[in-house]
Amino acid sequence: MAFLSASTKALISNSVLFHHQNRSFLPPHQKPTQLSFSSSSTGFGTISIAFERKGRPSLVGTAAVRHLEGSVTRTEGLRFAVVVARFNEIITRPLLEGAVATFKKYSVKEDIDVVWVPGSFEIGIVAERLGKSGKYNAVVCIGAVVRGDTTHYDAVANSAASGVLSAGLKSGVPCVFGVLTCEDMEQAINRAGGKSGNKGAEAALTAIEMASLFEHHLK
Ligand SMILES: Nc1c(NC[C@H](O)[C@H](O)[C@H](O)CO)[nH]c(=O)[nH]c1=O
Ligand SMILES: CC(=O)[C@@H](O)COP(=O)(O)O
Repeated sequence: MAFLSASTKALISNSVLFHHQNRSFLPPHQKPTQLSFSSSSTGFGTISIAFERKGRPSLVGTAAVRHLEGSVTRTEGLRFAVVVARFNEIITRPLLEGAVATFKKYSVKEDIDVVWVPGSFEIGIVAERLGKSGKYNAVVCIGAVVRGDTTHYDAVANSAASGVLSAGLKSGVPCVFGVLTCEDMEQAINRAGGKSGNKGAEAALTAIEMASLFEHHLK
């Protein structure tokens, strides 16, 4: 089906030229030089108006918009690693279990490598090494930083976050931040399978989506 009839196209062309001559909706310094009409099999289409701007032709019109996003249902062949801190293992182990359960729930078939480090401060450098290995589509980083009596909490929490961010940027592989930073142990317990969910499971789902986005759309 034709997007527009010949008479309608003529009407639009005359209208655009009329408005330009009367300085209405077209800026004075832009002279429309060409109208083009395109249509798709579904009957939709676009009207594009080419302007002459200071002697340089420019095409202004309706541009298509393409949305890209990863899919959590396209996990075939995707490979994941998990870096987990041993510090506060009473929290990090259920976080890890939540992540692994999520990978299985979403049909990740490839073996998952779990790398243990002493504390959250050590996560970043290991995540970067795993990312640069070329073996994984995404790396999940799991830790639990719980405030104590000193300002050490701030140093560890900030270092963990910047370390994971840096690992992703330097390796080009998505490194997902699954490190709890909590004021007290109750907050941590609630986020490791308690009433606030399991942040390890959430991190794994983020890793699946990011791995799919990179693998299926950004190569
Ligand atoms: N207090 C916590 C730590 N501290 C240890 C550091 O992460 C690091 O291992 C040490 O400073 C040696 O470099 N780690 C956590 O993961 N959580 C904490 O609450
Ligand atoms: C996050 C920490 O490093 C913290 O658990 C250490 O406790 P403290 O500040 O009492 O030494």
